[in-house]
Amino acid sequence: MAAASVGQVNIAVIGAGGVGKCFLAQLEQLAARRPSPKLALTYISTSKKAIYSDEHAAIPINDVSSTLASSRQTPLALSQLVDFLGKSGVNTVLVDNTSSQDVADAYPQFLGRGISIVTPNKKAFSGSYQLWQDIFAAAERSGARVYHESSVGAGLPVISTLKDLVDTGDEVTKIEGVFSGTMSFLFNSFAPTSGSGGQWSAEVKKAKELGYTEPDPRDDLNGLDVARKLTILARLAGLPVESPTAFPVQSLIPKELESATSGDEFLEKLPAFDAQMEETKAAAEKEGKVVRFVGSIDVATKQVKVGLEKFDLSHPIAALKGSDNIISFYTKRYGSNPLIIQGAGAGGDVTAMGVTSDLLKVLSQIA
Ligand SMILES: NC(=O)C1=CN([C@@H]2O[C@H](COP(=O)(O)OP(=O)(O)OC[C@H]3O[C@@H](n4cnc5c(N)ncnc54)[C@H](OP(=O)(O)O)[C@@H]3O)[C@@H](O)[C@H]2O)C=CC1
Ligand SMILES: N[C@@H](CC=O)C(=O)O
Ligand code: NA
Repeated sequence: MAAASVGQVNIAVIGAGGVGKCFLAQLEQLAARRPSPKLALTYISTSKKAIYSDEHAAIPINDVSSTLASSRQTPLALSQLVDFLGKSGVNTVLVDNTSSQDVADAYPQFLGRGISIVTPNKKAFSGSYQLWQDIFAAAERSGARVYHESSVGAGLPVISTLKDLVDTGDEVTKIEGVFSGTMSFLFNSFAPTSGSGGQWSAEVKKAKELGYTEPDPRDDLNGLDVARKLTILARLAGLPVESPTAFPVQSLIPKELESATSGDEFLEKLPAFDAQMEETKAAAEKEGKVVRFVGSIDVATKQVKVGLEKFDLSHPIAALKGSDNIISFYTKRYGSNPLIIQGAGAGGDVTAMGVTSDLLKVLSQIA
């Protein structure tokens, strides 16, 4: 076991893709800006490569994604990683930048060993309600911290705001808005409030290239990504929603492509189905409206739903730009004028910002 190091916090990172790379750049800046506590990257992995040492030696952060790509080490199995990090004798934070359900399922084990977690991964908090309870019970027992701001609205302060409303005794009655950066980008560019807009399938490809989509864009288009976010918010607002499939969710995957075996095959075949989305767009245009992909949680009636709705051109949801999310919290204190949060809801840098700010919160509590 490595000797306990006072004033040091070890950081273990799983996932170095679009968000992970941006997080590593922010971590490098943070470590340079803040001498104390000393931040030591002691483990990093993707699904195939890893860097770590038995001595928990600090890995230089500069250019670490390229070093990782050429590493000959393979990742530790999750149970081994729990053990490896738990034995270091140093306060440790696990940063999960994957969308892996397996990694999410292991959170109770990491937390149980006193390892704090920060993550943009939605899977742990929108999986079974049992997993949700296990995560917070394990953290409560060990004193480890768990933050997941970027799991809803990327870096936008959505989760912290909702927690503040609830913790200060306000009563949240309804949450509604646009919760997907990908869907926002797609509809803002395919069905803009002025001009003709692009081709649906081409916009889907662009959203993937811009780093807005989930690793498999079907997870956005089937509505499940938004359903996961609403599950998280509903639970924080006090509704014990069992899973993201426990309420109505509209999918935009053409029936004929439901059997596509990979995201790449899906993207290749999608142009043949552009006419379906054109019809949806034209139907809204006939009423002088635009179509947008939205979600809502009615806390009083316990109703959660996700899908397409039509909006007047002057509606704030119709007028969104780029990958912007807009999230309205209706509460007893705020009355009929909701508290509104708006801004980029996807993209590597803004998502990593939420992860880095969560890390700062953990550091202020454990170091
Ligand atoms: N992109 C965005 O705008 C936003 C993303 N998020 C969330 O952030 C997370 C990351 O997204 P993003 O960076 O775009 O995804 P990417 O696909 O770009 O990156 C995922 C990374 O995780 C690694 N990985 C996947 N599974 C495992 C595993 N089981 N063990 C170790 N490493 C693994 C991948 O490695 P390999 O390449 O070897 O497979 C890759 O390095 C997701 O949970 C996403 O929902 C949240 C808000 C916004
Ligand atoms: N794919 C998601 C990424 C952020 O959660 C989105 O488009 O919103
Ligand atoms: Na957020």
